[in-house]
Formats: sequence, structure tokens, C-alpha cells
Amino acid sequence: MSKVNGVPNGETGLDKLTELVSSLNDAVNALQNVLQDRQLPPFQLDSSSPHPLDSGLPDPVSWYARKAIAGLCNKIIATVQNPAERAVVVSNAWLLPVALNVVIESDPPVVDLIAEAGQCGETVGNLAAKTGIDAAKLRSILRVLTSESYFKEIEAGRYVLNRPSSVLVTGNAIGDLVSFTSGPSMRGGSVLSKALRHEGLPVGEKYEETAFQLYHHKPLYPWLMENSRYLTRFHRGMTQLELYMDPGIPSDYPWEELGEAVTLVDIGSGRGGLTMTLLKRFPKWKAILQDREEALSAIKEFWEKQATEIVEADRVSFLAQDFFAETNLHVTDDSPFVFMIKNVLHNWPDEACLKILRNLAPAAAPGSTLLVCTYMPAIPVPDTKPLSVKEYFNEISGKTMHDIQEMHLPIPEPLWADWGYGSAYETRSGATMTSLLNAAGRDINDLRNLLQAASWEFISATPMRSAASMIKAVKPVPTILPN
Ligand SMILES: C[S@@+](CC[C@H](N)C(=O)[O-])C[C@H]1O[C@@H](n2cnc3c(N)ncnc32)[C@H](O)[C@@H]1O
Repeated sequence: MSKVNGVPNGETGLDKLTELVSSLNDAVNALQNVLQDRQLPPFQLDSSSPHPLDSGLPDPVSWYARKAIAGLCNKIIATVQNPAERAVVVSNAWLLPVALNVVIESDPPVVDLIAEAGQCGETVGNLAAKTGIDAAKLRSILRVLTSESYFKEIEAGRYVLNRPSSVLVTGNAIGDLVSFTSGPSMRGGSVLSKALRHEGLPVGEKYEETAFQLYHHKPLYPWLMENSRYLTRFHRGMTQLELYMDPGIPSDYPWEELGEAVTLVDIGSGRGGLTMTLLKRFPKWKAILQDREEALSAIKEFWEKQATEIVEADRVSFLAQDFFAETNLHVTDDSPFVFMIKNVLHNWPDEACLKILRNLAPAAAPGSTLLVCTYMPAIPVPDTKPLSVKEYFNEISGKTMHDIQEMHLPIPEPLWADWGYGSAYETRSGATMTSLLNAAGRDINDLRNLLQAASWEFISATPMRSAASMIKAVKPVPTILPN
């Protein structure tokens, strides 16, 4: 099983590149079998229509096969490409967000003009005339995008929309989000290495300013308040993104195990879409949505529209609660509190997370459950028996997500240890939060330590068809020492 660079694998006799390509074939076969079994159309790059698997809840095999394929393709490129060439190409990767920003933010947006032109496509000359951008320079930027499979150049200088570029068209919430990530966020990130070096500060001193702040001279949230165009688009984008990146959260966590009648305390709830889904599913559940005072009226309005009967039955309450202040809630009936912190901790550095977690203490009786839904990049598990990609998909084929969770399978070789590029969304989210908010991506050990430091006992981490995992912790019951 052991492999040394360039030396054939002892068991299979395959060199690394052949092993990667054969694994890729196995992952593609697993995905194609799903398409066949479910009578779904083939994946098309050049069509501008979404594939049925681009939204909704995917089956487990296609969820993991797409991760594996992305990870393996990237490892194949890294294996064969000249490292010198790759280093220069990768270090120029800033051109990609910049090019996306050009086609979204031009007036009118280049992406809209190309979409409107339909199958005939639009020429760079017309795009230049309508946007005022120099044609030669625009073409140079568009080449960056076509080489990454955004748009197709059907003849010299004529472009059509394809599936990857279709989500950038105005009105699509993902385009809204990308206008922020490829613009203000990416510009903030450009000074991240300077911010990380703590330039000008004595050794050991903490750098409080984020990279975003260093660049924009304002922390993220005050900056967004002053740039309302981005604020609206950012919120719209984040809400929509959840549908693509977290489709499995309502179905993949064993919610029913929490009890027949519980009160879900949703901390930093936002609109509380997941909580709403759960209250609709479990008629005896209640919820307390906690958020900043200024966020509450929009949250209430959302519930009054989307879950009128739950609001009228008083099963939900809305509480202005700063999570940096102690929670003073008391259970008033026989529905114990279950605390949930979803997509919040990844925004904050450790000290702030500790405050948030410790502030639950007054309301958390011994034995209380806390669920933390957050990104949790995988880490190497050196002692596990390795599994090939083929074995992995044979094992999970036909199984439910619950069966797969129970199997505790390692990430298959040769994707060691984290699906590689297949988990790019999660790893990039962690580092983006470093740049925007001085937070950092946390693996299972970091989360365990954080919870323990706040007197919560880590119980389990459940993978879901989501970029996030669900961490369960409990408030320990104090042991009574015998006299
Ligand atoms: C990234 S959103 C997550 C929202 C929601 N939990 C979800 O999963 O979609 C972070 C939420 O934390 C809230 N928040 C930020 N600072 C807060 C504070 N100091 N106290 C309470 N809520 C806060 C924001 O208003 C926002 O709704």
C-alpha cells in the first residue's frame, strides 16, 4: 500500500498518475450510474441551463462523487503540470476574481449582454462598444475566464453563455454574492499577508485590524452599512447559497433524537429558516430566535409570512439578545432547551467564540444539548485503513445518508486527507473569514478544545450533505463525590 513518489504502488502496481486517473474513472462511473438509475440527463458544460443535480437534495453518491471528481482532477493537474509554470499561474489566480468582477460590474454587465445574445453569442467588439471597455483589454480578460470554462468562445472574439457563467447573470443571487467576494472582499484579501505579519507591531502583540479593515479603513459590518448596495446583494447571495451548499441539513441530522417536545434556542438566528423547517416537521417543538435588536423586525416579518400558524400558536418567540451578553432564559414548561448556533462561530476568533459559548451557561441546565453547525475541514487520520475510490463508492452505493454516517468511512485514497479541491468551498470559507473578520477555519480538534474551554462536552460530529458539519455537545452533569 505504501507509495513513494514515482515508485509504483506495491499492491496495485500503479504509478501515482495512473492511480489518480483510474480513481477519477471510478468516481465518474459512480456519478454516471446515478444519472442512469435516476434517468437524469448528462452533465453539460456548454448548456446554459442548470443540471437537475445543481439544486435540491442530491443523493449521497452524487454528492460525494462530485467532490471526488473535483479533488482528483486538481491532483492530476498538480501531478503533471510543471511546478514552475503552476507556481506562476497560481500566484496570478487573483486575475480570476478580477475578471469575474469585470463581467458582473461593468455597465451594462458583460455577462448580461452575452446572455441576451443567446446561442449566436456576442462579439467582443459589441461588448466593448456597449460597456466602454477597450476591446483588446476586454478580450484579454475574457480569455482568463474562458480558460477556466466561464463562457465559451465559439469563434474568434464571439462568446456564449455556458452553465458555469449562467449563475453570474444579474438577478441571480450567486452573481450578487460574487460581486462582493470578487470585489471588496478580494481587495481586502490582497493585504492579508501584511495583516498576518503583524507589520509594525512588537512580537507577540495581537493585530486587531482585519485585512479587510486595513484595506478599506473600516471593519466589515460598518463598511457594509455604508455600502448598502453590497449589503443587500451580500444578504441575498448568502441566503441563496445555503440552498446550494447546505441542502442536507434538514434531512441528514437525526433531529428526532432531540426529543418530542423541545424548545430550540437559535442563537444568531438570522431568519431561522432551518428552525422554521423543523417546527413545521415537529408539531410539539417551540423556538426562541435570538438576534440583534435591529435584525428582529425582518425576522418576524419572514415568520409571519412563511409560518403564520406557528406564530399565531405562540410556538416561536423573537428575542433581542446580544450573544456577547449572558443569556438569561429559563425553561417554563416541560420542553427542555436545545441550543443551536448555526453558521456563526466561523465568523469569530476563539476569544469571541468562547464568550458566545460561555454566555449560554445561565440558561443551560446540566445535560442540555448544544448543536454547532459549522464548517469543519477534515484532517489526516493516519491510522485508518485506506480505502480506494472504487471501494468507497461500492460501500456507499444504495445506502442512505444515515447508513453512511454510521460507517465512519475515511476519505478515499488518493484524496488524502480532505477531498483536496473537492472541499475548496470549505477551506476557502475559513480563510476568507480570516481576512474579513480575523477568524480561522477550525477542524474537529479545534472545535473540541473550544467547546471544552467553555465547559461544553464534545459528543459527536455528523457529516451532512452540506459544506458544514453538525457538532453535538452537552453541558456536563456535575459528578457528586461520595462522602
Ligand atoms: C452568518 S449569519 C448566520 C445566520 C443563521 N444562523 C444562519 O445559519 O443562516 C450571523 C448572524 O449572527 C447575528 N449576529 C451578529 N452579531 C450578533 C450579536 N452580537 N448578537 C446576536 N446576534 C448577532 C447576525 O445578525 C446574523 O443574523
